[in-house]
Amino acid sequence: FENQNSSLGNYDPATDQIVFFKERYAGPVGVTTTSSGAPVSYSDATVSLNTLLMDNEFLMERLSHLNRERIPERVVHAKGGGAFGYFQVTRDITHICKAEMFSKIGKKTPVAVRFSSVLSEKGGSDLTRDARGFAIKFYTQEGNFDIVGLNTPMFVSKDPLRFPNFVHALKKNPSTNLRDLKTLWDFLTLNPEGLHMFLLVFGDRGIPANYANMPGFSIHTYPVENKRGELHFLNFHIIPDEGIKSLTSEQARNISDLDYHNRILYRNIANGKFPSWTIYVQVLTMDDVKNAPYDVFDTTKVIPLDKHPLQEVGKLVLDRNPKNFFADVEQIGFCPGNLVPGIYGEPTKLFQARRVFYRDALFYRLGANFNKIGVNCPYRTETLTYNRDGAPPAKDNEKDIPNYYPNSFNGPVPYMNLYNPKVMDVIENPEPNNFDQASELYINQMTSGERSRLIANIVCSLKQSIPLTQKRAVELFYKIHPDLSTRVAQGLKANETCTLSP
Ligand code: HEM
Repeated sequence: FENQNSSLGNYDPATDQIVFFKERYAGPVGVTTTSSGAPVSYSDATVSLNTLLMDNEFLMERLSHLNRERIPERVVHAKGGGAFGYFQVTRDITHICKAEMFSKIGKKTPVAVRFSSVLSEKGGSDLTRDARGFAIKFYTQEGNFDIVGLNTPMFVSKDPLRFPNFVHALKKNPSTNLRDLKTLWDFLTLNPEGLHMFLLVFGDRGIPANYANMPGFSIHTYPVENKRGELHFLNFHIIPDEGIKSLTSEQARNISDLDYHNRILYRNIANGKFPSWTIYVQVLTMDDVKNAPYDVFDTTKVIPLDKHPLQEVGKLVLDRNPKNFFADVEQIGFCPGNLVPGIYGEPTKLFQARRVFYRDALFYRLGANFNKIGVNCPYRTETLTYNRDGAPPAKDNEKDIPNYYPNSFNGPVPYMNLYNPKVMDVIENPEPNNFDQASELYINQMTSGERSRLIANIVCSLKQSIPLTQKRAVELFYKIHPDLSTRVAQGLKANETCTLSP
């Protein structure tokens, strides 16, 4: 928005993008063409009875293309926004991880970030009470590395089979097409390991003030390797430099803008107010993993910060808006399986399922060549695959390079890797309903004000459930803390009306 200081100085870049566009050019940007490049001449052929519509290439193409504008929205995280920027290393961790993006203090790696709510449909509100996605694509010189995380440090389950049930229970009721709090509370009370995460969702974390005030967490703990082949484990925390801030349910209800978060993100970046985060890691050794009295890979839990304090690695800055939302944000495809040399996948069933099913989702949503779409291209490295053909864009389709392996004709060869992943012997916690961390969160990490808001939000939502699940919820809350249980039970009995957040 070079014209900020022009006569349009007081306009808002988010609302007036098109006016700014006009200011940049003295006249039309060029002659309209068909998509095959032929110039289009002005003609009233569309209204004249004396001209065959079929002869009007431009009109026929426009109408047919309009019919094909939509692609499937993401099955979850459909509503979101994104921006571009960079990650810059501020602390040396080469003794822990050899990945090229960490190779030197000061090194910058371009990134794309997409923020999203989990349950809203594509046209839904930014302000729903929900967890938020915080997905980062690092375009490293050794390929793309994706952290596909959330704004809560834990997930609802560690069992991949729970995921489709979670999505069905929390998204719209298939009969009424309405959000159904009866199914939400049924799911949550039948899968109590998810209550830890939902204390945050019903607490202040459930409606961020804006994306710049929202933290991100990898949740998964990645095995990483240094140049000597030694393994460590990293859990990523992405903490906003402007602090974590939230909206209360009441504040959110008073905002009518469905695109509130996305508008602020776009406006701030356009005005040069770039959101930034500090990226930290919790570092564990193999001994830490083996000797921990808990399962460090349990995604419904957090790794205690007092045992494994945060260590800074770098800054994340978003300084560029997408030029075209569909091209740059709707088409971006994240996959936890996008890993780079030195960073490996978490050895859990949940991570393995995510590796497979995000790629599957991208094949479905964007087609076989989704990694050749501009925003997904690992453009800082040469890609030499043995894949060929398929739904466009095939780009140069790997030109004339041999298309099978092994071959005797100088086709690409794998590189030698020191890391030899073995199946890890991880002790899984046989007791899934472990409420210790939820209790710790409720008692020690929430202020009394936040506890009161949490209870009010739970009561308001749980009131719309059935007595069976209300009873189950009150009993489970007792295991987290008697105070939580008693106050929720009192709230359910009281005859006060309340309005849910959007
Ligand atoms: C078995 C467990 C899970 C499955 C099968 C699953 C599946 C999916 C699918 C199919 C999508 C849509 C992908 C697309 O169309 O591009 C998605 C999006 C997403 N998921 Fe998951 N998910 C799981 C667990 C998780 C966990 C544990 C996290 C956080 C650590 C997470 C964070 C996200 C985020 C941030 C997005 C949005 C990505 C974007 O902005 O495009 N999911 N998930």
